[in-house]
Amino acid sequence: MNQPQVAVDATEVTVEFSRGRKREPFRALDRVDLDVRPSEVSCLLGPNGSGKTTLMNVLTGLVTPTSGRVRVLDLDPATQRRDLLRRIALVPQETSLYPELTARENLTFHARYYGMSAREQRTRIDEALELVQLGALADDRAGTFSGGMQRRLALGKALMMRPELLLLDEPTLGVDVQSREAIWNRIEDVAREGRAVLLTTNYMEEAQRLGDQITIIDRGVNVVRGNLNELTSQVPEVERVEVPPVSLQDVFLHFTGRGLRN
Ligand SMILES: Nc1ncnc2c1ncn2[C@@H]1O[C@H](COP(=O)(O)OP(=O)(O)OP(=O)(O)O)[C@@H](O)[C@H]1O
Repeated sequence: MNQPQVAVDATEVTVEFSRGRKREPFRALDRVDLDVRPSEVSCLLGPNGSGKTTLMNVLTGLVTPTSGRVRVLDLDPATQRRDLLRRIALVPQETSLYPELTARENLTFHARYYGMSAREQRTRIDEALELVQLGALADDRAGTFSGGMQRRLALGKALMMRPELLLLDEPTLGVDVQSREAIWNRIEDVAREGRAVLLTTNYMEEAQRLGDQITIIDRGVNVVRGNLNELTSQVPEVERVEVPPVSLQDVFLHFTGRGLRN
C-alpha cells in the first residue's frame, strides 16, 4: 500500500452546531487548517472548548463538517469511514475498555472485531502488552487497573492495530510520571517507524517534548502553527539577548491570552 505523503490534510474546516434554548448556530470550528505528516508527532493545543475534540471527531468521521475539505490517509472520513477505521486508531479520553475482561481479553476482543487472524492475534497481542509494560498483568481484569495502567492498555490496544495514523486525545491525562514516560516513548516509536501521530494535550511539557509540529487553536480558529522554534521565535522577548529560553507555555499564553474559558 502506498503511504500518503500527508496523513491528514484539512483545509478551512467549519463545524456549526446549534446551541442554547433558541438553538442558535454556534461555530465550534471556523475555517481551521491542519496537516499531519507521517514520521511526525503533531500536537493540537487549545484552551478548553477551543474545538480540539470536535476536530478529532471530524477526522474520524464522527462529525461531518459544515464546510471545508478533509482528507485522512487520502480518504474522506464523512463518506469512507469504514475503510478509514481499519487504518487509523483512536485513543479517546475515556478509554473504552471492558472492566470485566482481562487485559489480554480486551485486546483479543478488539482484534477479533477487526477480523485479525488467530495467528496474528497470538503475536500482536503479546507484543502490544509488552510494549506498554503490562505483560506480567495480561491475565488481570482491566477494571482492577489504575488510571495510568488503563491508559497504557488503551494505547496497547491501538498499537496492536499498527495504524498508519494514531490519534490520541489527552494521552497522559492524570497519569503518573512513570506511565507518562512509557506512553511518551511508545508515541515516539510510532513516529520513528514512519507512522503519523496526532495528539491533543493541555500539557505544554508534553507538546514540547513530543511535538514535531504544533497547531494551536482558540475559539474554533487557528492561531498559530509550526515547529517549536518557529513558534517560540514569534514571542517578542525571544529576540532579546540573554533572556531565558521561551517555553511553549509562553507561546501558548502569548497567542491565547490569560483569560479563563467558560
Ligand atoms: N454536539 C455539540 N453540540 C453543540 N455544541 C457542541 C457540540 N460538541 C461540541 N460543542 C461545543 O463546541 C465547542 C468546542 O468543544 P470541544 O469539545 O471540541 O472543545 P475542546 O477544545 O476539545 O475542549 P476541552 O479542552 O475542554 O476538551 C464547545 O463550546 C462545545 O460546547
